[in-house]
Amino acid sequence: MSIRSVSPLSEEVLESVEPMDGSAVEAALRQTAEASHAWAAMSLDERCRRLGRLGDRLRANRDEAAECITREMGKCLHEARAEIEKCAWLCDFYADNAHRFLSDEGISTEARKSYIAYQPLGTVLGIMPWNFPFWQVIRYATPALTAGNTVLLKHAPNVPACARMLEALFMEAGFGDGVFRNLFIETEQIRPVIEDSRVHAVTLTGSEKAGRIVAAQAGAALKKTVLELGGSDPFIVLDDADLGAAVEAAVKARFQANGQSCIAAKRFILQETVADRFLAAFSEQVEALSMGDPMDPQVTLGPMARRDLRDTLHEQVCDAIDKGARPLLGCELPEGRGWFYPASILDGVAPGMRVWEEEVFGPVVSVIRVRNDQEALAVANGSPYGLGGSVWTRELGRGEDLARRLASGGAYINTMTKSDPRMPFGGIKRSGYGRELGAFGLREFVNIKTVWMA
Ligand SMILES: O=CCCC(=O)O
Repeated sequence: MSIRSVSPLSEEVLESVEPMDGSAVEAALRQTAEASHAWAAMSLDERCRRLGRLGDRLRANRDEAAECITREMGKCLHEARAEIEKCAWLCDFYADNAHRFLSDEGISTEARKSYIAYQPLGTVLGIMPWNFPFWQVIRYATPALTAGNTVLLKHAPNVPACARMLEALFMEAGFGDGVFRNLFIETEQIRPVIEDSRVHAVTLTGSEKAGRIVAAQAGAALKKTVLELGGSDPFIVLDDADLGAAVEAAVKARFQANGQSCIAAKRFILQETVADRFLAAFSEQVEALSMGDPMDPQVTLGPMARRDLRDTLHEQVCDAIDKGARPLLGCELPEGRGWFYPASILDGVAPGMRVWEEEVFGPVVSVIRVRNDQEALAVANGSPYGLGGSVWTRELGRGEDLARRLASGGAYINTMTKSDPRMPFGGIKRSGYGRELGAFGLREFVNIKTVWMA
């Protein structure tokens, strides 16, 4: 039984779900395919109205949804509430702007009439992770649905209650049977779904390993994919940075979702002339984080989502210390119940250490000291990942120059890396390809059709 939610706090099984058998999967595929005709034929106005209603339903159910998130994956309740509010914002954004992004676009040619039409592909399968169990789903599903596709969701096995609640909210908002449909299936059941002719495209947010497998399977079936994978985002602090602002953002950028975000700041690249001052102020704030029950409003660091993830994190930390990194804070496995890992800082991180080469998915900061901008850029771009990155400096031209040269899908100056419904989101290199959010996200799963009238 691999579809199981286990409390990261108590380590008790919250729920086990029997995976769907072949005939249940077939019924879901059939229902989604049947629903796609009426859904695609519905006017965009009507689809947008339902999207607006989904935003309202999310707001009305914010606290219940947030508790569901916190219970299943352990992020602090106030962060889970913010996640739901951001989902509602995304619904509003597409409800208000989809017309602009999906209207026919006239192109001037020698034709009597020539234009681009954006039409749905059919059904989009989403394979989604547990770290933002509502946001990641809303982020792929709402643009796909707004464009007239139907959607299947294979959610992470540790968040089944979140998956069920999402499906219920879509139904309440009027999306209708089969328009948004959960598939409670195990990993080995995904391939035939990808290959099924009633599935037209696949989007995955998850690990690099999962991305490679899904991309290969979808590629063999000639299906389009969007992949949003891991990251090892740099957080570059230059010698003229506003250290107060940088420190405050750094704490949130590394420790939100208990350090389990693809766009968390993972490598702190500090210009050596300010490194000690930054670290003194930063360590003080990191030490003040309060670890405990994520439902408790006073708590700012909850447990990690799974034991195996905590084990991997600690192995990465031990490897770094063995190879010469200096533990400034934390770095020790706590005893007792719950998959807690203390807020940790490793100074002197260097090539050859796992924390340098790999994604570090938990509350651990890697510090790398550099002499100048050039060196900062070389270290930042030395990663196999390329999701986001931020640069801190009072000289905006200097910051923008560095930001533009970051090998990443997003670059932020004097603010942390964050996703925003209005701006495209995605990565390059081993962080994946394709974009979510904004106009680009809405047009990922459409047939960009040329219409030419001679
Ligand atoms: O884990 C990925 C990033 C989630 C977000 O969009 O903030």
